[in-house]
Amino acid sequence: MARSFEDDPLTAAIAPPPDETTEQKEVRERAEAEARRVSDEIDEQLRNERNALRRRRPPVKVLLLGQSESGKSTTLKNFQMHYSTELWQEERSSWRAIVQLNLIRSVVSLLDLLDQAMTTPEPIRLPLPETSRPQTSERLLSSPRAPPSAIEFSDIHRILRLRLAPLRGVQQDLERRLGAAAEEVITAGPRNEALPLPPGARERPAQEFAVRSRDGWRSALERFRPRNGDAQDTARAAENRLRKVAEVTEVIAGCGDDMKALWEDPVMKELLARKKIRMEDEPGFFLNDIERIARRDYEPSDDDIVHARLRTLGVQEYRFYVEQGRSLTAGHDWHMFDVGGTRSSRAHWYPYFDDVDAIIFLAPISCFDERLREDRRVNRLEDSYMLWQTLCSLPLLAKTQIILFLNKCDLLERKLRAGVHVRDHVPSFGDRSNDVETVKKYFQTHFKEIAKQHSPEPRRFYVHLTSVVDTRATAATLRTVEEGILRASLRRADLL
Ligand SMILES: Nc1nc2c(ncn2[C@@H]2O[C@H](COP(=O)(O)OP(=O)(O)OP(=O)(O)O)[C@@H](O)[C@H]2O)c(=O)[nH]1
Ligand SMILES: [Mg+2]
Repeated sequence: MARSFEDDPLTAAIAPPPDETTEQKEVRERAEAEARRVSDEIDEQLRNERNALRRRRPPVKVLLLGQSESGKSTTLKNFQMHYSTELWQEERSSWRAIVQLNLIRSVVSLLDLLDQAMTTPEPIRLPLPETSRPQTSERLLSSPRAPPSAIEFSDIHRILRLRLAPLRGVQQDLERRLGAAAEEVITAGPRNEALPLPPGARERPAQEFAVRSRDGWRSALERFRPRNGDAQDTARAAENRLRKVAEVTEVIAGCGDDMKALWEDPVMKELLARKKIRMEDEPGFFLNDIERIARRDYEPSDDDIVHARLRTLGVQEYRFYVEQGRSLTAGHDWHMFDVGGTRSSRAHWYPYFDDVDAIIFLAPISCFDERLREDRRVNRLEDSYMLWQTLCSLPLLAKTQIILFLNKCDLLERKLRAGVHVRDHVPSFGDRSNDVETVKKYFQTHFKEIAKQHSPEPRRFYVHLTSVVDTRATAATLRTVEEGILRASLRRADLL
């Protein structure tokens, strides 16, 4: 049965008496106004006390380190999702262009593969027998000995190549607008140096470098954000931007069915299998979501944003204030620094080492059979080991808390299930069982040993096995990490 408003006991209790006189009403309203004033004064006092406390407390500074594609920015996105909800929502639509670019890139690389296979009888990569596999899991065999059956292409493939060709132009257009952050192929750093030290790099960053801190995906996103009310953004520029966004969306929507047909085509799958290419393991993989993303009204979900790939340039600073929450972390300013992880960008990390409370170091452990994009000679796991060793051994970081995230555990699990053997790529793994728990434990022990052997003084080993694209699990990890960092930071500042 519906209840009337008057039935509510609280409303009834504070309602003025029905027979209230004009004088009584005036008295009551004066009392209410006074109560409101006192309440506002208390709120103001609390705000001031909180601000004074904030000013007294130094910010907690955290540096995110690790090789390129290790998941640093994705970890930062997890922080942003929890503590800057407003900004997160504001940036949501800007991520649409990044997801579209990620998807188009994957489709174009499928097209490249198809073009190549249809136009040149290329040598085909075949897997070697398990026992004779060298460091890389594949070896070039020439055509005559190659596949037992030649791949047959049909008119469908010719039509798909023609119909999907406009995507190349859209890719170029999006990349041009996103700038350098959209590029993935970059110059290699010095050989055998996981963390090169440039001359004079121990100084605080120069002014122009501070300016670069707005580069990277944050500023790339800016170029796709509608800026209502921005005086500098002329009506024509805004219109132009909207038209461009609509054009890209239109082309993608028009190609939706063909993109899906290409990705699901059995011949395409066979080509990928023969080349031993697993698109699913690539960063920014959205091929299984074509139907959803190719819609004209597509809006990126939280999941899409954490899966989207846009590399970081320079060092990007991100600040947030933990307003509420558990008692220890609440009321603190956090400054997080996200860096570019390619070898050539690592020299820029040094200036941040002397003034940081903690480092979160990300090592993607699914990458044991992969090579660095910027230097194909270097195994990615080896690179992470070297980087970890260098950081642990730096006297400047002897007292800094370093938290290790052994990341991409989901991809590790998928890779092992797909039949990739660790021992083929990491000889020291030996005859251990190839199951995910054994592999994780093995890598974890190796990192722990390195820390133990190379730290100038004993340091506690903090490790988390993570898949930072899993935002729910990551939220729990980050809570533990935050508390640990804060305790150490307060202890250092003698505030605990
Ligand atoms: N499946 C899976 N993907 C991940 C995980 N962590 C990161 N990624 C993806 O890997 C790609 C690279 O992650 P980023 O966070 O951009 O890597 P980064 O360390 O910031 O790379 P740089 O900016 O180049 O230094 C993105 O597409 C992420 O969605 C993970 O744990 N599992
Ligand atoms: Mg990044």
